[in-house]
Amino acid sequence: MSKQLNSFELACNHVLSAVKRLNLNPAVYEILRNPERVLTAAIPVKMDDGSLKVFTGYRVQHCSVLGPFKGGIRFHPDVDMDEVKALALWMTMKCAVLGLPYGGAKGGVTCDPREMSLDELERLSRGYIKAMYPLLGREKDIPAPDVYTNARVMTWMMDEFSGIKGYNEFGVITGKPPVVGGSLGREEATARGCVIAVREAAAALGISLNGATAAVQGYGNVGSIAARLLHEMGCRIIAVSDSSGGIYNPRGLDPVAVLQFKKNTGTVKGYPGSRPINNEELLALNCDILIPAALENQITEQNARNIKARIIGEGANGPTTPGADRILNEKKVFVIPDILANAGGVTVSYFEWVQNNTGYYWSEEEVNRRLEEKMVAAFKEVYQMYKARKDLNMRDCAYLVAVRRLSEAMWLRGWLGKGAEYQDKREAVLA
Ligand SMILES: NC(=O)C1=CN([C@@H]2O[C@H](COP(=O)(O)OP(=O)(O)OC[C@H]3O[C@@H](n4cnc5c(N)ncnc54)[C@H](OP(=O)(O)O)[C@@H]3O)[C@@H](O)[C@H]2O)C=CC1
Ligand SMILES: O=C(O)CCC(=O)C(=O)O
Repeated sequence: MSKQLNSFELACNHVLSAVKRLNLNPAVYEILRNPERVLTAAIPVKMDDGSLKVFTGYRVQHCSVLGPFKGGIRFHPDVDMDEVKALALWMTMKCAVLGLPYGGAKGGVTCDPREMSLDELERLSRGYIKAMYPLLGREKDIPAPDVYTNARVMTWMMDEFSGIKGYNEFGVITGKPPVVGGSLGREEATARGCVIAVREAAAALGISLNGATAAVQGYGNVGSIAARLLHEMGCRIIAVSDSSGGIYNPRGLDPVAVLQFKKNTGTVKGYPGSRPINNEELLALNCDILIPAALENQITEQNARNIKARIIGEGANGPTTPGADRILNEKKVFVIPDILANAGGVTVSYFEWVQNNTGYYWSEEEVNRRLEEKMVAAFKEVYQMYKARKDLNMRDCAYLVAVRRLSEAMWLRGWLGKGAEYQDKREAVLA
């Protein structure tokens, strides 16, 4: 939906507002609106029928002021340079909000993995690494999964990179299976982080999750696991959807059984005891919690007025347009922005990278405990600013936290030119 909206321009507008609100040196915005490096690559792949197809792959390295680049790789027919740039900018913000020692990056290939065989996907994944090899490395740029890529794709990519290097380089990619250097808890981490943020929001708003109703858009890694975790916390999951459509049952769905049904049939549609609903109907359901966990620009000016949820936890990147944000503000819907709500994934990717670099592997309890700690701290930091600045919403505040951290690093590293004047201004604003 709404691919016409340029997500990168919209993301830049959030950054500009934050730079202005903090009264920062305009150079901060100039740096953040221009990705440090972008690469488009032709990736030739031999298809199973003997033909050759050339795919277009992208890697955008947005800003490395906080550390090496980090961000997932998306395989999807709608991938283009603007989308990858937006996703990379959001990674910079996300890592900054969580206080992770990473810069933001993102990658993608314009393709439809649903129409490709496993062998073709493997050749494409390896081709992507051959093409992007000069940019990547555990101290340079560390990819991870995103839409329509998963632990298996990460393993092929890590294996290809290791083959070129001549030794195992587990730390070049995160989101791998535990047996080849992955972290326990990474697969669940994005959803777990999102549900932690929802839990914190519910507590702040005085909403009990026990018996609360929830709807989830997208039933992949983030959506299906968020539905299960919310269900385990006592929520009634009344609707879920995937790219083929949605299902609704006001008495509640069993998320584990729905996932099994999807594994068997390819879609949630037709799940016994449910009735079909479309995307618009799902977003407009009478429920307490809404989790968009699919693609960008799903909640728009056209449908935001119909939303009845009290809390939106943005599992997806960029699911809400600025026009929709204004309407949701008016309606007092509490939106936990993507750069906070879905940051659990990159947080546990960071833990995976630390484990790869040290060679010592943590228990799942340890991973989840540290994730909990980081998510709660980040939520509190953003929420405290939100409580203090009554004119701003949670997204505005998350950008303030991120841009402030980024600008401080830029200033300290000498990226902004004359420092003293800038610091005086910054101190004045933050005082
Ligand atoms: N994986 C991660 O660690 C992270 C992911 N995210 C974000 O979360 C979102 C989901 O990613 P992830 O779960 O990993 O991806 P997956 O590929 O695992 O799942 C994507 C899901 O979205 C569904 N979908 C696609 N288009 C639509 C649509 N128009 N309406 C409803 N559902 C749709 C897909 O349907 P179908 O199953 O039919 O194909 C699938 O169920 C993305 O925005 C991603 O960037 C953010 C942070 C980290
Ligand atoms: O785990 C990571 O490194 C990045 C995940 C990602 O792509 C995202 O948070 O959008």
